[in-house]
Amino acid sequence: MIEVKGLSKYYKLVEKKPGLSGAVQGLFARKYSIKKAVDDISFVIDQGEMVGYIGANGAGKSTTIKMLCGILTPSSGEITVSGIVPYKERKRNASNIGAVFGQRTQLFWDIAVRESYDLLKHIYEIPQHQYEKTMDLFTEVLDLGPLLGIPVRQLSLGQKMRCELAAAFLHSPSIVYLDEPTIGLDVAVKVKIRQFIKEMNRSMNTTVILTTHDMQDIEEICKRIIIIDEGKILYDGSIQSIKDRYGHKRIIHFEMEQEGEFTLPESLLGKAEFTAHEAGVVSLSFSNLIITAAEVISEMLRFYHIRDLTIADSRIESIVQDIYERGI
Ligand SMILES: Nc1ncnc2c1ncn2[C@@H]1O[C@H](COP(=O)(O)OP(=O)(O)OP(=O)(O)O)[C@@H](O)[C@H]1O
Repeated sequence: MIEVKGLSKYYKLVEKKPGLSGAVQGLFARKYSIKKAVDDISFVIDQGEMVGYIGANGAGKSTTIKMLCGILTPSSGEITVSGIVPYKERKRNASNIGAVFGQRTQLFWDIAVRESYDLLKHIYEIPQHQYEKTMDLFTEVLDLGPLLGIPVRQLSLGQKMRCELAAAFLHSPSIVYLDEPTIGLDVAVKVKIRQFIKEMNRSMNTTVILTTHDMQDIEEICKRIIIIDEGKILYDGSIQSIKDRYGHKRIIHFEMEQEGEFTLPESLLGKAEFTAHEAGVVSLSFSNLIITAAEVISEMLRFYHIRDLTIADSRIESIVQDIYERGI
């Protein structure tokens, strides 16, 4: 179980003035500003839950995960992971957790994958019979057989990520942190990786915390999401209830024949909202409980020349995008 209470992490930043005189001045009178990367957050995650921890770039996701792993010490607040305070007992915490951090590798670059796993077996003191059983399972589910004799540096991105995942789960940790585990991968590998994560959760009751910008990963793996924005929690609850709450929202992107200033047709005032205007594309959002997509389109066609349009549906992707942009 993970318990986080009133957790904050502030970074102290040195303010640099431009130019040489600014640099010299900075040597004598340093000015600091405080960045609240994580700002008073609280949540509890039970054993076996699979939670999507999501937010726009710079929202504070990695900072939270680093505190959960014990890499960073909080500025204030409390964390316990399986009863351990991570930053106080980093080593004991590490034996309980597994992690995949995007592009970074925990495998040894120049030696064959199998040998990396052997080393991890010794580091985590995994009993031989358990190691063999786990390796058999992983080799089958992640199709690792052809990769085991190859050094990591010779693997493609998708092959490397499959090997990384196996390494993260190898010592049967009770919690696994996954940061962008499917970034840049083709659909077939993504499917394999999602299946593997679900299988590990089902068979070992592993808690999974997933940070990703890929909403399909979230939809397929997690039942619960925590949305963080500027260090604060915007939403913590089930994906289904956020869909029920916001599922009636629609966004239509209109590609305008002519670029230029846009004013919302009077007939749409109070029914649709003008949310974005970029490079000749106007985006309107509305609730289909108030007005239908057909009515919005026909009103727009009365006043503007439209070249093309796309309707974003109410999948979690567009709901979350809307929440990132406009809050909850
Ligand atoms: N070591 C650091 N020193 C100063 N500021 C930092 C440091 N690490 C992160 N920050 C700042 O803290 C904020 C949160 O960063 P964090 O890396 O946690 O965001 P994130 O949600 O993981 O973003 P992304 O999706 O881009 O990975 C950002 O504004 C970032 O610039």
